[in-house]
Amino acid sequence: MTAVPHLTIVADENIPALAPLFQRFGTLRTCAGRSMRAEDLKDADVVLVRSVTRVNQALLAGTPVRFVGTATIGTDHIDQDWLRQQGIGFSSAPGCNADSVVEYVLSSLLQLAFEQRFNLLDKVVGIVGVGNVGGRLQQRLQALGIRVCLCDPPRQAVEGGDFLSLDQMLVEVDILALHTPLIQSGEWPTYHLLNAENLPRLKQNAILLNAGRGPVIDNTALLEVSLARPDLTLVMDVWEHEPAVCARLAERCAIATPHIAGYSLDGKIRGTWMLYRALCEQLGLPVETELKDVLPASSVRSLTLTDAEDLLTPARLVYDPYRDDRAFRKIVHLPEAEQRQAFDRLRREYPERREYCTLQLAIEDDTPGNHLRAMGFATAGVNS
Ligand SMILES: NC(=O)C1=CN([C@@H]2O[C@H](COP(=O)(O)OP(=O)(O)OC[C@H]3O[C@@H](n4cnc5c(N)ncnc54)[C@H](O)[C@@H]3O)[C@@H](O)[C@H]2O)C=CC1
Ligand SMILES: O=C(O)C(=O)[C@H](O)COP(=O)(O)O
Repeated sequence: MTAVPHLTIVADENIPALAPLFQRFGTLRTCAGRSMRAEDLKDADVVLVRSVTRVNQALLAGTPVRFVGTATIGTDHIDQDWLRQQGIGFSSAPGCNADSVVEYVLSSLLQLAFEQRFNLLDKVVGIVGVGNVGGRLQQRLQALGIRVCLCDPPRQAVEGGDFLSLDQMLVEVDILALHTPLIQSGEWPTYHLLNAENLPRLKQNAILLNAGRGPVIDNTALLEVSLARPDLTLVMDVWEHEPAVCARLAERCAIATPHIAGYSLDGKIRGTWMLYRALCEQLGLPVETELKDVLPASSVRSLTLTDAEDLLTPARLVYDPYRDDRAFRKIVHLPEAEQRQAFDRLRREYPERREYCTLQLAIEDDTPGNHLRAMGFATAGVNS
């Protein structure tokens, strides 16, 4: 049997379930992720971060770090090329909070449909970036009977198929949801994918939703265009200069939140557990703790629903985007230094939120066309 080495692990204090998963490896120390410095890592073998720590030569050169994990889907804060050159092990947590983001999008769209009195079945939703998040969103929307168009040039290049270009999407879809990574260069960069040139081409009365990364939209251009186009509805979870936020842009949004689309407890703990699994693999150790061992039971254990419409009410139990929107609006007009701190505080002290898929859902109406069944909500259990 391989012996467990004694490692020093330094982790962002906002990563949940650290102790039950990582204490077995040795010494565990936490610090604030946004201000993590090389001095914090001078004796560290392993560093565990979330999206607010830039991991690069400046942070790691001269430290003994041999493994870096980010408990997030996005990896734009990590210089993976440099890690590779140095032979430093790396893992992210692909898909860990994808369901949480999908539920953010669905709850937001259901709320807007209710308020603006439109029927989602009459709308075409365009998804830009059809990976873990975009793909699961596609499945859920189609299960509800909503028409979906897809834009993903990297996938299209490999698979061919029925994808649209971004230019086609802009003129054809009523709701545009962005779910791409932030990519600065290469064949398909996403930095300022939506900008002063193409934003004005959004369809009349379009809804634009960004729960990917802030800089995928030029926020200055978005403010200008949205002031000139009051018909546009904006749902923004991510911001170009986080943790600083343009207050005027936030004011223009129907729903504005502090980068919490992926903040279900399930998604966060799944991310930590995926890093534990990756470290075990790197060390040649067995995975002794399963996700279910560290994921607390939800206080809401079961819901009885008849059809997808019912999700609007339980969504307030399970996830109501306006709860986060209200808290966020209280901080966006603070002076910048205070606003930055308040943005991080909202995220650090984020209340517990659970995913639908961890709930025992009782479906009352078992007619074959029941949308909830089609959306996969009939099956309970934690997916890992
Ligand atoms: N707001 C939040 O709380 C969260 C935000 N995110 C963000 O969402 C992003 C997407 O997450 P996943 O779907 O899990 O990632 P993924 O890697 O599974 O999928 C990304 C998809 O985007 C596509 N893509 C790349 N460049 C593109 C381009 N120029 N145009 C259109 N599509 C392009 C890729 O081919 C891929 O299919 C993450 O990278 C992260 O930045 C992820 C989780 C939570
Ligand atoms: O997983 C991702 O990618 C995300 O965007 C995370 O939900 C961001 O959360 P933090 O890492 O900033 O806590």
